[in-house]
Amino acid sequence: MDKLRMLGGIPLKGEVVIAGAKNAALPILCACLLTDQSITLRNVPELQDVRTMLKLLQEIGVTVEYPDVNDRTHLILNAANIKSSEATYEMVKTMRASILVLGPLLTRMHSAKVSLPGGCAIGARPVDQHIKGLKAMGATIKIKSGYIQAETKPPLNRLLGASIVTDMITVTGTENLLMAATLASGTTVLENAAREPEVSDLAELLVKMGAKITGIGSDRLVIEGVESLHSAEHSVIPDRIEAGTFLCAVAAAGGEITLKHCRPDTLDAVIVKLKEAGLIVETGSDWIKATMQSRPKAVSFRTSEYPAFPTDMQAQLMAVNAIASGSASITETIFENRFMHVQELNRLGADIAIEGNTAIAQGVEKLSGAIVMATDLRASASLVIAGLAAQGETQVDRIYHLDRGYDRMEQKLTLLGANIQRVK
Ligand SMILES: CC(=O)N[C@H]1[C@@H](OP(=O)(O)OP(=O)(O)OC[C@H]2O[C@@H](n3ccc(=O)[nH]c3=O)[C@H](O)[C@@H]2O)O[C@H](CO)[C@@H](O)[C@@H]1O
Ligand SMILES: C=C(OP(=O)(O)O)C(=O)O
Repeated sequence: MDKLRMLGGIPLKGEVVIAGAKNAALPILCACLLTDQSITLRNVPELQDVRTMLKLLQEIGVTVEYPDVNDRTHLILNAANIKSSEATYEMVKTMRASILVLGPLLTRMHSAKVSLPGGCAIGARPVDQHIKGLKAMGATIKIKSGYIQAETKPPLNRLLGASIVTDMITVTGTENLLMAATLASGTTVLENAAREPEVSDLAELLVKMGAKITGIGSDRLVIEGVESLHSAEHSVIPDRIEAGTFLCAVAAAGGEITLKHCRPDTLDAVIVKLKEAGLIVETGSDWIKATMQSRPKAVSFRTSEYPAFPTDMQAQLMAVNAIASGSASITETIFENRFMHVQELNRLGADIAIEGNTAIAQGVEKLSGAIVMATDLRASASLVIAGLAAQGETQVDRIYHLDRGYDRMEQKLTLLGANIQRVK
């Protein structure tokens, strides 16, 4: 199992190019299942989750081509010959986002069988809202032997437009129901829809494919179903979480970095907090320059749905708070168990206590390097940030979690002057 080893205390300096967003790329790859024509994608990040999704789509019968041998971010997908409508447990257990094939397969192929994702390190993460929404659209759904078995009803054998209000805001739930609704008979209204930029990016692609969607970017999506969708080209939006992670890295380790090919407008809540912590931030339409000349100041925050502070940035900003002056309270409102990094940050010398869904971080002057273990994707990123700020050597074990969602993070950090290596 790969590990990352780093020597902390070196300020970061230089430029880094931000990749396409994992959480936009995954639903967008699944959208190719909605048509028998080719979908051309650019800026697809080179990540383990993307490789897993492509493997799943290929098992279903999708062909994947790379028109430029030197560019793995440019793909052409074609789902003209679907041979199976199944996502197996083997696939779903390594990547929960596999659930995103359910809506597209059901609406185009009239049946789908997808393994129920289990709980994961950050929470139970049920998919009841996905199922409830598809049932409201007339699907027959049975849970059998750990699988969701979904079918459309004869004689029409099509999903039917419906008014759906989800009990809570769900990102992949909105995406699944949005994709399902594009080919349904009649109009679907999705209330309480997630407003994350990744949902909007998927919706933009669907519109290019011929879908009729209004309300993009709002919490009320209206989808008028069409008979079929067609080919389209799309470039995946830049990853706001990767960008935010590098901003936290410079806030913790000090220095001056410029992020290229990013979307500052999707990072407002994160930038506000980092400015409060002392980071000097300048932005253009697709770049961010960030300078940190002092020890960070502690900043309290609570996670919530977009446009509020994202749960996927909670662990990284907590690592900044670990070495800040003062104390901060960090409340996690989205996932019930997303504090696994606290124990490991404390092994590096942090002073963080958990009280229910709030962590109280009492900033310490210095962290000291140690061997720590990554427990989930963003927890891994927070340990790397802490390791870059710590004195001495830190080793982060089990970085397969990190590789799910970051494209060669250690290479990008090396370009910024960090002393970091992957150890096989
Ligand atoms: C691939 C992807 O895009 N992953 C993101 C997506 O995950 P994901 O889409 O899985 O997260 P959701 O937005 O669905 O989850 C939000 C909350 O709703 C609950 N819930 C959700 C659906 C459901 O049917 N029932 C239910 O109870 C979840 O357990 C959680 O407590 O949004 C999360 C919240 O921004 C991010 O952390 C993940 O990075
Ligand atoms: C929790 C995350 O991803 P996933 O939903 O794929 O587990 C994440 O990207 O931080």
